Amino acid sequence: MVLSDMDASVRSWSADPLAVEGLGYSVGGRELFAGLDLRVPGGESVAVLGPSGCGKSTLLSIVLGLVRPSAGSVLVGGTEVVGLHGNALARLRADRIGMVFQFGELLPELSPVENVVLAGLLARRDRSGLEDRARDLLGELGVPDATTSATLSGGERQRVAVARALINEPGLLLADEPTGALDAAARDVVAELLFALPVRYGCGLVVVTHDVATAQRADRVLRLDAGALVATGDEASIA
Ligand SMILES: Nc1ncnc2c1ncn2[C@@H]1O[C@H](COP(=O)(O)OP(=O)(O)OP(=O)(O)O)[C@@H](O)[C@H]1O
Repeated sequence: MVLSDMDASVRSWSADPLAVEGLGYSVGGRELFAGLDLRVPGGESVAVLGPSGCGKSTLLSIVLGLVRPSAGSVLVGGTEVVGLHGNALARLRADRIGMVFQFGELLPELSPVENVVLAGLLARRDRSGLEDRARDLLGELGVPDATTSATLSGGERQRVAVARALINEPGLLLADEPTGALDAAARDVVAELLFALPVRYGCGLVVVTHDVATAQRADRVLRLDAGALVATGDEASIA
């Protein structure tokens, strides 16, 4: 390896999972983001709170490269997402970002293992060892073996969704209302597991949610307010 290549690989390895700077975006004549900044180092979790319609999901869509902002920069693991298209964008998403949605969004006719393996295959991971890795992850996350995913409880489905998000060893995990469809007991189990991931796997985690109890498990709780993210210090101010 020549020295310049080595420098580049060290730089890319050491970059933060997420660095958003000066984000601007308006939709339907409404300014959702006005100079929004967000930096998430590896091993750290951030919760983004805010009322319905304030732009939480849109923020994640911009990080995923699905929505293009009018201003600002979005670096995922040191790579600029804004302006990335086609295969390059798909590859960055598959390799570096894991996503957990509100309802798990599994293919119900597939088993938990198959759902997780599929995410690895779509990212063109080496097939050998993929199934073992999926089984290991599901075991670590406490998901029971099942022939299809349709028989799993809501909490179990979300744990499969977490395993699927982790199979490609992403630097950045994004979760959109991951506990929104769960009852209180399942919510606590999933939230505890989710917020333990940055320490366990060294990734950065961004969770957007309405739920203050879930948000409070994060290392940092931010509120989306007037187009920017502001720190929320204590329980009284975020309730
Ligand atoms: N493609 C679009 N066209 C028009 N308006 C849009 C579009 N996408 C989002 N919006 C609007 O942008 C605003 C932010 O939506 P977003 O889904 O990001 O909010 P949210 O904070 O995630 O809300 P919730 O908590 O209810 O999911 C909403 O007012 C929504 O109607």
